[in-house]
Amino acid sequence: MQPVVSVRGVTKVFEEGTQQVPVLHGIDMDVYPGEFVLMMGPSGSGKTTLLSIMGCILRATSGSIRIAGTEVSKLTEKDLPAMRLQNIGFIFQGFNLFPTLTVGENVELSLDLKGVRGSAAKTEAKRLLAQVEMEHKYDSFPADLSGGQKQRVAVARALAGSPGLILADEPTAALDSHSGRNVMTILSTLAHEHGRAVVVVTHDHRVLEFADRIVHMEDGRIVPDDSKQEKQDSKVLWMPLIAGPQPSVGDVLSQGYSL
Ligand SMILES: Nc1ncnc2c1ncn2[C@@H]1O[C@H](COP(=O)(O)OP(=O)(O)OP(=O)(O)O)[C@@H](O)[C@H]1O
Repeated sequence: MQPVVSVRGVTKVFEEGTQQVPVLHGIDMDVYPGEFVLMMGPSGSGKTTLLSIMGCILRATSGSIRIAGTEVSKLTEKDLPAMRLQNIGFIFQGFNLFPTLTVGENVELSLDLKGVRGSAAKTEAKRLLAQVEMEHKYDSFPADLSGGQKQRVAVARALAGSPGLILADEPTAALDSHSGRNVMTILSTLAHEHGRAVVVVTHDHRVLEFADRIVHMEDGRIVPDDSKQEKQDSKVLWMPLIAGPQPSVGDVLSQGYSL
């Protein structure tokens, strides 16, 4: 199977006046259709920079990025917006909805950018909003929605045009625990039931369980992932709290728990 996004030897150096600031040091990463990947790591480790490069918002200094088989580094500036529109949906921490447009119009605007207009756009916007259980808010304005509802609209908008790659930067940071889980459930469904490749940058340890894979970054490099162990450890920690007879070691291992 071909990855939706394939990153090889990617570096990024920012220029700050006469200073050169190296931020990414040779990143290799593939994300496949149907995969839900969390990108974690300390502040300043380069997560947003890498996400922006995968999303064709920023150019890498060197290395290769292929999206749906096309080498992005060889595209001209003029070709990048079309690459983004056809292949990538973005979700941001601050929702980025237009406050003067209704929920329906926010989604229709994204569809318009992808060439879907008029009654077809209205029908499709309703379908996308139904996917996140927000069709009943079609005529509402963003100011009348809760944070979780706004983020669900942002997810619907990111789905306009059926992009194969969904990128989200801290999508649960502004949400309470319940709304955050709701949004993560929607994003994991998009990966697991609709075959999208979903990459989420997060500091939110409440959402670890949703990940198929955790990419851990430190100082501009991908480092071995000990969060998987963290996930396993959290299962072991709550196991003795389960009422009833204790399971055998075989039962425990067959359920994927570590000892
Ligand atoms: N445009 C820029 N010019 C110069 N340096 C930058 C620029 N953008 C980011 N950086 C630097 O690159 C490093 C990585 O930033 P980045 O935002 O990718 O990290 P992050 O892991 O996403 O952090 P956080 O979790 O705080 O969002 C930081 O040291 C940041 O200051």
